[in-house]
Amino acid sequence: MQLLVNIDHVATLRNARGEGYPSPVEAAKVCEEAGASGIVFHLRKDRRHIRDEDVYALKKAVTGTLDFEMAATHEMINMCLEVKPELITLVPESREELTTEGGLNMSTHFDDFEQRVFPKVQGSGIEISLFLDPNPEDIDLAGKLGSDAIELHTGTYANAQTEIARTHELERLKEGAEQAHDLGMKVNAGHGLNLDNLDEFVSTVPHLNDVSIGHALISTSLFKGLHNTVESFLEIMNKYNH
Ligand SMILES: CC(=O)[C@@H](O)[C@H](O)COP(=O)(O)O
Ligand SMILES: NCC(=O)COP(=O)(O)O
Repeated sequence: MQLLVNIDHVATLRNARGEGYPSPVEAAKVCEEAGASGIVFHLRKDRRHIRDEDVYALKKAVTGTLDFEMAATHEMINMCLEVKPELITLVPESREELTTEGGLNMSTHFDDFEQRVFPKVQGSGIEISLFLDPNPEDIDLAGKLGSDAIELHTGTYANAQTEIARTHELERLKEGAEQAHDLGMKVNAGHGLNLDNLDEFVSTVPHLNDVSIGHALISTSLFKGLHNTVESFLEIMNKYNH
């Protein structure tokens, strides 16, 4: 299990004043120095945080896994083929949302992914992951497409307001991880994970590969420093890395 740090919100802070700081690339370097196995960014259609120039700079600077989160538009697919990150994660995206609100509905996307997206990306050396809720039907369709990985959406777990709801969602995530693993896909996970909910998640859900954490990690780093914060998240994850 590895930690990938999402640095979108370093760019959010930079863009708030239009100055050149803080730099997402500098943040990425600190995260990797502190032990993160790679970096995630989401290049949104509206470029609200990460911008095209960040993508090229991150590709040069990041030494571990670079995970390019994107909507599966023609523009993004062409850009990933040019940049060649290790991994792309396809996510649903709407302009109105504050953040990603759920996983892909695979019955809606299956034909387009099978006919347009996968043939373009497979064979390019880039792994494909699909951001999914732990729904058996969606995971099954990801397996049928031959996806390298899925990323389990942990936001419903992270936002659960009652213990019953949280336990229920953890059980679904656990079953989703088993199903994806049995279908031969890697199991990534992320969204809304923080220092309070990470331990329960990683100790319960099996087969975890990349765990991506952004908003809470960057927020915590305002108080603890980025290097120390990455170490705090890794301390939890490494208890379960044998
Ligand atoms: C896919 C996911 O859960 C998040 O990484 C999200 O896509 C990040 O985007 P924002 O940083 O804009 O919230
Ligand atoms: N893929 C999830 C991610 O990159 C980070 O999500 P969050 O921690 O910012 O919610």
